[in-house]
Formats: sequence, C-alpha cells, structure tokens
Amino acid sequence: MAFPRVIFILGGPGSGKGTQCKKIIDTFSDFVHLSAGELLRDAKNSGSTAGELIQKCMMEGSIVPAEVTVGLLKDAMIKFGWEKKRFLVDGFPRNDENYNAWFRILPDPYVECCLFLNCEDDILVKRILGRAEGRSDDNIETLTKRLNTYRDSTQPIIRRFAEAGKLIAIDAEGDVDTIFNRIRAALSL
Ligand SMILES: Nc1ncnc2c1ncn2[C@@H]1O[C@H](COP(=O)(O)OP(=O)(O)O)[C@@H](O)[C@H]1O
Ligand SMILES: O=c1ccn([C@@H]2O[C@H](COP(=O)(O)OP(=O)(O)O)[C@@H](O)[C@H]2O)c(=O)[nH]1
Repeated sequence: MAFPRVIFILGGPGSGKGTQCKKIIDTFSDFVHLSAGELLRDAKNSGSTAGELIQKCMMEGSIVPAEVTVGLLKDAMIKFGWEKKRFLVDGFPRNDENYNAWFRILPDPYVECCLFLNCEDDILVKRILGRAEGRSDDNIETLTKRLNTYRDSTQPIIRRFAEAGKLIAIDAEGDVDTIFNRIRAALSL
C-alpha cells in the first residue's frame, strides 16, 4: 500500500504559510495545499458539531483538540487521492497532542520534512494586523495569545522536527518572491 507524502509547514501567525503554499501549488501541480486553519474554519461555518469548540479555541488563540483537526486532514487527503499527491499540511502539528495524534491515527504516513518559516514577532504582528481577510482572530488581543501559544506549544514541535533531522528552516523575512525562491532551493523544486 502506498502512503501519502507530507510536508508540514510551520511558522508563527503571519509568517507567510498560506501565501507560500499558494505559490507552490500554483507552480507545481503535484502538490495539494491543506491548511488546517482553513479546514477548521470551513467546519465551523458549515455547522459541524465541533463548531462551537473551534470558534472558542480560535478566539482564545488556543489549539483545537487533535481528533477534530486530524479527522479533517485525513478526510481531505482521502478526497484528493490518498497516495497520489504531495500534501502541504499548513499550520499543523501545533502542539504535542497534534503531533502524537497524527502518527497514532494515520497509518504511518511518509513525512518528507517540516518547512519552518522563521520570522521575528514584530514582523508577524505587522503582517497579521495588515491582513485584510476580515478574520475575527486577527485583532491585537487574540494575536497576543496566538503568539504565546506559538512560542509555548509550537516552537517545541519545530525543535522536535529538528532533532529528528526533518526540519528545513527558511528565512521568512523579505519579499514574497525572494522567500519563494529560498523554498524552491531548499526543496529542490
Ligand atoms: N513576505 C511577505 N512580505 C510582506 N507581507 C507578506 C509576506 N508574506 C505574506 N504576507 C502578508 O502577510 C499576511 C499573512 O500572510 P499569510 O500567508 O496569511 O500567513 P500565515 O498563513 O502564516 O498566517 C497576509 O496579508 C499576506 O499577504
Ligand atoms: O492545526 C490547527 C490549525 C489551526 N488551529 C486554530 O486556528 C487558528 C488559526 O490558524 P491558521 O493556521 O489559520 O492561522 P495563523 O494563526 O497561522 O495565522 C489558530 O490560532 C488555532 O486556534 C488549530 O487549533 N489547529
């Protein structure tokens, strides 16, 4: 049985995960972009039973329980063709619970690497407060909590990938195309 190939994309809120994933899928047709945050927002808006919990976590800048997120990611991968594509899993795994659930629930998927978009907090804040998507969590109060969650829960996961020899760190400061070229070079695309 073939397994899906996965590249996790991590980085702080506003580090450019969505922007760079879009550029990758627009340029290379064998990639599929799965944003964990988008899947959660879609589930919330479609009246899923987990909707209230998702809304609460997003407004608190905390992390939705893994069984919800992994279920959505798994369903999306199956929909796109489980073993045929290279999946860019954006914004996940964000904490130990996410990380452990991924490997517990999914049948030993092949994780190529974790791409880490590295960006200082002051730039993250500027980008998020300038993002014009009308997201209810893009306000300074929730953003402060998201940055704390990123530091306390997600950065240890990034270190975990580094220790496993699976981390590709990218300088995510600069213009969008310069960063995209760094990613292409790092992934040999
Ligand atoms: N390299 C960059 N320079 C300036 N602004 C950027 C850059 N990359 C992304 N942005 C902008 O910053 C905001 C956050 O980017 P986004 O890709 O949504 O980040 P994330 O998915 O990591 O939260 C968006 O408004 C986006 O247009
Ligand atoms: O695997 C995930 C991905 C996202 N989120 C929630 O969704 C929010 C927005 O995440 P997204 O990746 O869309 O945006 P970012 O914060 O990186 O800009 C986060 O603050 C979390 O509350 C989550 O709980 N688990």
